[in-house]
Amino acid sequence: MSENKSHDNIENMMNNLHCGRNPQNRPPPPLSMKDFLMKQALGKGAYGNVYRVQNIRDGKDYALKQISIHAGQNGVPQSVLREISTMKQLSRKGHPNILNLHSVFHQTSQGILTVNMILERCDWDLHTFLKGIPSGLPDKQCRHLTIQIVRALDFLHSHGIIHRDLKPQNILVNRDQTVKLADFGLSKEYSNTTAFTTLVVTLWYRSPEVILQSFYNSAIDMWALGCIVSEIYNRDPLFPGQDEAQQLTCILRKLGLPSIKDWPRESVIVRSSFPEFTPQSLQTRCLAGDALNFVEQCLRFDPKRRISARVALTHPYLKPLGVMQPVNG
Ligand SMILES: Nc1ncnc2c1ncn2[C@@H]1O[C@H](COP(=O)(O)OP(=O)(O)OP(=O)(O)O)[C@@H](O)[C@H]1O
Ligand SMILES: [Mg+2]
Repeated sequence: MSENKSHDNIENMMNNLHCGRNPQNRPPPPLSMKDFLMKQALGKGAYGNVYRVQNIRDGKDYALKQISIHAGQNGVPQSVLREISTMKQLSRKGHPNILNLHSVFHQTSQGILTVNMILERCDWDLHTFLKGIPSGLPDKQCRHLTIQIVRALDFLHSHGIIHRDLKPQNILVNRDQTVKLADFGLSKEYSNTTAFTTLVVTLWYRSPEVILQSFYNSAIDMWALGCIVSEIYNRDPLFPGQDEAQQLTCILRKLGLPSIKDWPRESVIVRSSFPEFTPQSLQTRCLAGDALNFVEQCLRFDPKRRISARVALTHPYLKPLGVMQPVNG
């Protein structure tokens, strides 16, 4: 499939998509930037600038993700099309832990096509949230964050979607402690037998099978989850590699060199190029007990032996919690 589509195609696909239900059963008038008051910037990513906006029609706050595509780029990047179509699909089904896309519209000016995604607004991303708290989070709160991420992943995986870019910056958190999974720019539909070899997932959260360019499936999101849960407890990234080669060494130094049978057969790097690293315990002052066991099950080198989101929901670490108090900030 070609990596880009023409501006004309994308115009048909997304212009004034309304994902929410319309009570009168007739389409609301088209939205444009005139309907929004721009407030402060919320974040910046590889593709999009995200702003807090107020919709003049309903008076409510939203997040606006703006993606600008220059005429010279020869069409709309695949990641943008993917993000819109995945979010459209997910918003129709609706899940409490997946960011809702309210509408999409675009404008063209001086050869630049700007795609505007109107999203549910959240208070922080997990990276900013963790940086902003003075000391470690209580175990109950860590579990409450984790269970919501797992529910979102289970929902995605059961609909045949892999997120592929799970990282703290793409997990949004609200004051009432609800979690919303965001940024579906790299998400991809899959069938169990499909193999993808493109490089995906931000380096620190990238699974060994992706680094080794082997076949991969939804288990790559569970690897990223293991790294993230460890980071929630320790407030430091678990595998902070500087480049791809170092990333794998960083993983092997901590987890040890896996057995021959766990090393992917299709790997571009042979197992014998690494020394016999001895595994180190992942236990720390903050990460122990059920939480440690949970992280270990997410970080199994062989994706077939890694815990799935469905099974993770039954792990003792994620047994239901009582009512949570809102966080200050
Ligand atoms: N709905 C939202 N509410 C609050 N903040 C948000 C929202 N959406 C995004 N952000 C902030 O903006 C940042 C960038 O958003 P997003 O990840 O969607 O952009 P991106 O360009 O796809 O990023 P990436 O660099 O991961 O590809 C997020 O990390 C977060 O801090
Ligand atoms: Mg992002």
